[in-house]
Amino acid sequence: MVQSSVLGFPRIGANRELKKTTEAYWQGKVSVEELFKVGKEIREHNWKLQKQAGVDVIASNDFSFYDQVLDLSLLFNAIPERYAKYNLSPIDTFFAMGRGLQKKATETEAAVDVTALEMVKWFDSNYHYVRPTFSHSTQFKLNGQKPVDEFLEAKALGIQTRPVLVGPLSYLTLGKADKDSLDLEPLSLLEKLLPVYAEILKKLADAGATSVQLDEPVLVLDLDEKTQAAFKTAYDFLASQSGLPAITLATYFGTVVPNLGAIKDLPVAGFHFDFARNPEQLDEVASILNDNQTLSVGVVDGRNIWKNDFAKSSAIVQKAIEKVGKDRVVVATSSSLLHTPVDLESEKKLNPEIKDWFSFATQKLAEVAVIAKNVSGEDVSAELEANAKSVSTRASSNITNNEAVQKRVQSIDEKMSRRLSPFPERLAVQEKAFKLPLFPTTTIGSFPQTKDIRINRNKFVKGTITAEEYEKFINAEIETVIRFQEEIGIDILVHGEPERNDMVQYFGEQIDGYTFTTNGWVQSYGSRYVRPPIIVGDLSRPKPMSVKESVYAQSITTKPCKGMLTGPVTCLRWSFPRDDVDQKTQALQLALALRDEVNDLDAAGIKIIQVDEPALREGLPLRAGQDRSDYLKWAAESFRIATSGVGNETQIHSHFCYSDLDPNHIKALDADVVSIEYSKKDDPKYISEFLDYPNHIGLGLFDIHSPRIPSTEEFKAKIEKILESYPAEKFWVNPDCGLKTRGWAETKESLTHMVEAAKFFREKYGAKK
Ligand SMILES: CN1c2c(nc(N)[nH]c2=O)NC[C@@H]1CNc1ccc(C(=O)N[C@@H](CCC(=O)N[C@@H](CCC(=O)N[C@@H](CCC(=O)O)C(=O)O)C(=O)O)C(=O)O)cc1
Ligand SMILES: N[C@@H](CCS)C(=O)O
Ligand SMILES: [Zn+2]
Repeated sequence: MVQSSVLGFPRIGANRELKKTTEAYWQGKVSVEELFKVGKEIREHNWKLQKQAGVDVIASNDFSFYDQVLDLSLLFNAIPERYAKYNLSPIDTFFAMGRGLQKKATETEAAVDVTALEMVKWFDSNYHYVRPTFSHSTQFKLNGQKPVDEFLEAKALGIQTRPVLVGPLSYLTLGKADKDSLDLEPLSLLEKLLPVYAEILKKLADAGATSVQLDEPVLVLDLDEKTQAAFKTAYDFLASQSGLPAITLATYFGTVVPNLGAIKDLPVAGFHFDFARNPEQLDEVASILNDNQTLSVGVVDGRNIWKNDFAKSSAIVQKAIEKVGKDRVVVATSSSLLHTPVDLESEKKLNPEIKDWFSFATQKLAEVAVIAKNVSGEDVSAELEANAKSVSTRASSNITNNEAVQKRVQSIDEKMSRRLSPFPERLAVQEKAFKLPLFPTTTIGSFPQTKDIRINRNKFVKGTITAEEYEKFINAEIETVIRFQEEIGIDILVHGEPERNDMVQYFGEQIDGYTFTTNGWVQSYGSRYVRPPIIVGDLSRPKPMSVKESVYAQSITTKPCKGMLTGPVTCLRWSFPRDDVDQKTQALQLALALRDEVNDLDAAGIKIIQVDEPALREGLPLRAGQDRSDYLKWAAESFRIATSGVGNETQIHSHFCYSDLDPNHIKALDADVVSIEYSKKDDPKYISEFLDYPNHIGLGLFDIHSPRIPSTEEFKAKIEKILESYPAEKFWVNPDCGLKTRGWAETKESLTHMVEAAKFFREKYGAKK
């Protein structure tokens, strides 16, 4: 019988129990015991669900209170001294590393003030991990035994699990050197790290684990020779240790073929590959397996919400069976299901025709089980028949087609993606129009999404308040935000985005061709989740989406007010895209919809318009090559189509966060001003990469993911440091990203300090001018 396997299950709980309890714990409203109890309940629920669905190989240690990579940093004691010195409990140290901590001294406890570690995109997904941060003084040792505890918890329920850990090469490669050890190469720590891996694996074996899953997703990236060679060092070392569980080395999110040399002859029990994304790699990966190694065939997509095509997947698995034999093949999800919503059954409002096309994490469990049964020769004809019907109904549905949209995309010409004049000419016109001071201050758009805002939106959605009442409420919120910005002296104001549940979902809900869920939450980072809208058909904008709120904001202030939109690439990347139409076409459709919106804002007198593209980098194909250059072309083209319908006097801004940006990618957008996340980029080399960026840049000066408040002096020191290499004339002052996750108290203080610092330099440099 061919086995079925799931690489990881969403840990947020069916009703976001994890978020609610974690945030309550941070607010001091629930005890650590209650927090741990909820974690345990979620894990138990998930394991039982998988068991009931007939999954044979079930993961443990896929749970985390914040992030699975941060779990490893705590487990391996990769805890920078600035956190360790406070002697907090392990869970509080963990949260301090994830989100920073600022606490006043009490009679019994000293004050704490520490920023969070850097948070970055997990490959090309909208999940963010906390970057391991190493220094010369990092001393790896086991700090607790979370994977063992969770394995034993499942065992006590009678469920034998396969613990999952990020593997040593991915853990180090995804990390970075701390600011005090910039000459340190993370990979140089491998030899010190491996014994600690061996120790935790041995403990797992002693607890009864017969196999473990070590995730090495870096194998789908371009790896240098040194890193490739390090795989052999690492896995030879683990194989040389006696009494460890059998290792399945798992890769996902791409093809491993260019790195086959790194994994050929590795002494592991088996490999897992992502065949949902790269079925063509089968021949080559199968050829490197020895006669005993298992092949875990990832055919159920862990990154999308589309129902699996059983016939197609079974054919891939059959081919794998032909190559290595039934006994050595496992049917699996392509990656962890962390990136999919928990359960389609909780969606009560979806159009039934469309709902039939979807499969969320819970449904995907059954999918792997059915495919495994099918290729084992069991009778699953009823399931196959129902599946074939859903697949063909979707393929022939006319919900997905809009001829007018398709024609409009075909008629796009080169002129549509070019601004009227080059940047220097635009700048001259804009300088005259806006008369901005040096170091102009602005924010990225959103202000605190308070409980009150969410409750009122919820009431509006449920119909317990009218549209007029809701509009009145939103206008009052906008007015509060405008008055506050005027009071502290911000130069370019924003309306605060109070009307938006999320920067993508909000627009998705107003664009034809999308559908949305009511409970389809997916973890984005820590306790923050998103409900990605789903693209089901051709996309078009029936009417203006953001003009009313921007115009209202501008009508109550004499200062310039920026209009805020989410760009085409980000709308695409942070939605679940169609898989029957290429991504470029979907991006161009979105670009045209947004072009209409930009033009409408412009016509309504909004002369500064920000089109956010934080997902631009995330969409970059993971390996260099033709796909990557094609992507960069159509991504930039989409942005420029959206923003080039306006005159020179309209200032186009864009914003990027939480990824390692390449200035060349941003250059191609030709935005007048860009704001980039910068506060946690400790390496001075990063700024030098932007030195020849021709247009203006706002470097994010504070981390909006942390409640910590930087002082005016801290802002000044940061600006001073940047000015050592960066020209004052191009320098805008702003936070790293939007302030929606922050409370008002810290927002007020942080922004006040930021503006004070900008004014200080304005005076200093103004005097020199
Ligand atoms: C900028 N980022 C974003 C990313 N992706 C996005 N899609 N959006 C982003 O903004 N990726 C990169 C970064 C970092 N990521 C995030 C992700 C998520 C948040 C965030 O604040 N999430 C909120 C949920 C936002 C939302 O959809 N809110 C809805 C529903 C609110 C709700 O829970 N309502 C309650 C009822 C009201 C109540 O009683 O409170 C309910 O339904 O039970 C809304 O506002 O209407 C989160 O809380 O996780 C930030 C950055
Ligand atoms: N305008 C958005 C961008 C977030 S990436 C915000 O301010 O939240
Ligand atoms: Zn941002």
